Amino acid sequence: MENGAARTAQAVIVAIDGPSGTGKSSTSKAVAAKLGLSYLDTGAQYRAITWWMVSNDIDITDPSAIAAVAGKPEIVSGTDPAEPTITVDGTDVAGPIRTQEVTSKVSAVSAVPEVRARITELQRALAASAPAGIVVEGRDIGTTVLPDADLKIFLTASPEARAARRSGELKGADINATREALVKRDAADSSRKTSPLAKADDAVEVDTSDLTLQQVIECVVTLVEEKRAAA
Ligand SMILES: Nc1ncnc2c1ncn2[C@@H]1O[C@H](COP(=O)(O)OP(=O)(O)O)[C@@H](O)[C@H]1O
Ligand SMILES: Nc1ccn([C@H]2C[C@H](O)[C@@H](COP(=O)(O)OP(=O)(O)O)O2)c(=O)n1
Repeated sequence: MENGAARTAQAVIVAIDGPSGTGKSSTSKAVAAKLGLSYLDTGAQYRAITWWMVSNDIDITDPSAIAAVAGKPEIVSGTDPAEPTITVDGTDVAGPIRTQEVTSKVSAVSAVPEVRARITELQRALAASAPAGIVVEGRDIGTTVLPDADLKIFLTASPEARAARRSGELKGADINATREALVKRDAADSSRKTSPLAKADDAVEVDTSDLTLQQVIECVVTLVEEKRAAA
């Protein structure tokens, strides 16, 4: 990968992929904060473009309608792990992108190749300009967005563990319904044609089902430090 002018010699690129509820966001944010790296939640970008499509009454069952307007919204991500931000055309959408409506529609919108091309370009630009390096989390970071990342992690966990974590966040949510929705979204994200959710051949797989968040963070920090020491 080409380093941007602002990069230091030790800039490190970490890709963290995996299905929903495996701990990508919590782990990535903590690892980035601990190591002084930038942080990018790529799921938030796909949620943001989905929010814009819904807000503008675009028919999300029609991929050509989505493709026709995919270049319109301006999506800006703030990459400080202590305070990640996301705006669409200058509006803070951190709250609205987490609604059930956006969650249920994001897989359809993010399967459209024109959407992926647009968002991938933003992701690569942010990674290239991060001064000390960046932790980027998503579904296709190690396989497609940053195939030359210094370290690739693929987080997994049982559907039961993931549903329990998610329904803990969504107060009062039924655990079986949460599990079903997760499994359905994973299937859609894994089976789409353009850069599906997948483990890169050279990614380190970490099953987080029986690990605490702290243990996962420590594991990833150690892997980054080992990479840096070997460089
Ligand atoms: N190893 C873990 N053990 C228990 N809870 C966890 C673990 N990792 C993450 N969590 C919790 O699970 C929820 C989902 O984690 P998150 O990082 O948002 O996952 P993802 O980004 O993969 O969807 C959060 O409430 C988080 O605190
Ligand atoms: N690199 C990425 C990241 C997310 N997506 C899509 C597919 C995911 O279901 C949605 C939402 O991702 P997000 O990471 O916010 O999902 P959860 O935190 O797991 O609920 O975005 C993607 O297609 N590619």
